[in-house]
Amino acid sequence: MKEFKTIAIASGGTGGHIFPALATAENLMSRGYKVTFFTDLRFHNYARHFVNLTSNEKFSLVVLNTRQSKTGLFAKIASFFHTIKMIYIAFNLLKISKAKLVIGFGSYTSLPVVIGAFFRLIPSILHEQNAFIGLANRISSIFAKVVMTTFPHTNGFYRFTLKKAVLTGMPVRKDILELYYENTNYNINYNAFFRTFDRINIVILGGSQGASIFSKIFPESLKYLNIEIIEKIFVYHQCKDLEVESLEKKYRDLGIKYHINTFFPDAGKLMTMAHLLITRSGAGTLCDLAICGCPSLLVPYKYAKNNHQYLNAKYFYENGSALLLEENEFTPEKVAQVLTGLFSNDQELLTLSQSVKKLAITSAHDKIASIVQTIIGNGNLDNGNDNNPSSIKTNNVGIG
Ligand SMILES: CC(=O)N[C@H]1[C@@H](OP(=O)(O)OP(=O)(O)OC[C@H]2O[C@@H](n3ccc(=O)[nH]c3=O)[C@H](O)[C@@H]2O)O[C@H](CO)[C@@H](O)[C@@H]1O
Repeated sequence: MKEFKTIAIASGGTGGHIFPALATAENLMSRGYKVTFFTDLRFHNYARHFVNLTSNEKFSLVVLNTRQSKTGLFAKIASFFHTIKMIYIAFNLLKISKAKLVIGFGSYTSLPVVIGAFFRLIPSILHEQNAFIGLANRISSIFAKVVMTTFPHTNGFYRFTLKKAVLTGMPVRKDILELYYENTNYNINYNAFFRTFDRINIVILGGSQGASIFSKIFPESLKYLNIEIIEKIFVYHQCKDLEVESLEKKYRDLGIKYHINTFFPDAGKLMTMAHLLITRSGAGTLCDLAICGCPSLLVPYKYAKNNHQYLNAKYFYENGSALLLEENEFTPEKVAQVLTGLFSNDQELLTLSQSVKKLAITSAHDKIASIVQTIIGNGNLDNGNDNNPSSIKTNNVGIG
């Protein structure tokens, strides 16, 4: 009987890590690999996304009891010893799973698995979602063979790990990738869609957790809009659990048609039919919207580590592919001004849509699979070889 090779995927339990890691797991399984998926207890928030996988015999789940380091000397010392313990546990579990390769997606859960793999002499590769490498991936990059990046310019690398960077793009979910090909095949008439506003679909997404700033400011901004625009607006608003009731009331009082959810499972469909998406600039959301050709107003989360959300958004903004407002500029008056401008202009949304589609990388799964195959098949990845996937170099990677 054919023995499938096992890949261990290690991902933190937040949406930003889980979604690309799961998409990669599904893709590698469709190519004949087995996957052992290491994550942490936070994965429970995304349990429904695991349902199809857990019944698949090629998939096994390992939940590590990893913890984020807290501030304070004693907490840091305790956290250091806890990480050592997690490395030891990962070291043993990697043996049981017979993993041939580890793919780390970042966070304090990915790090012990990558280090455990290093001691077990199992090669590892990383995927960095943001335009500034996260701390766990930064440290892991010392042990990894390749760091796959989402953005052509990723800041914060150690100088000596820079040569490991390879641009693959983001492994997005299958249902969103399928929309890309459907939209291309059906040749949707974007020209008419973005120029005739019988109905205006505005989608608001706050990343995997929702964002309070949108629930507070956006309804206020509607008060400044002209009635002709107001009557056409339909809002799809993702918000936090606790905000649902008050948000419903705000839209009802304003006479706005709305659909509110704490998580829209079909975000790709919403992005395809949105005239405008107002969103945080988490890497996952940005890559999804690029694939869907969705015009967007980006509001980076200002407390994101190393301001990575701003750097993510800046790449889109500087390519003329999105509008950008920082949190202090995101006022009701300013938002109303932006909306009025967009919906009175018959060209800008179309231009944004066409331009953002050019940033979409749809080949991430192929590139990742090719790197995996090269490492498992040939043992070692040689950066200088033209036939080697690592020759898909990032054209411009910054150093922190
Ligand atoms: C606050 C914070 O630090 N967030 C980080 C977290 O993002 P976070 O987990 O918030 O968000 P991302 O934007 O990366 O991913 C969210 C994913 O959920 C999907 N979605 C969202 C809402 C919804 O209703 N339905 C739905 O399907 C989006 O399409 C996307 O695929 O990890 C990302 C990747 O490391 C980082 O870039 C973000 O900065």
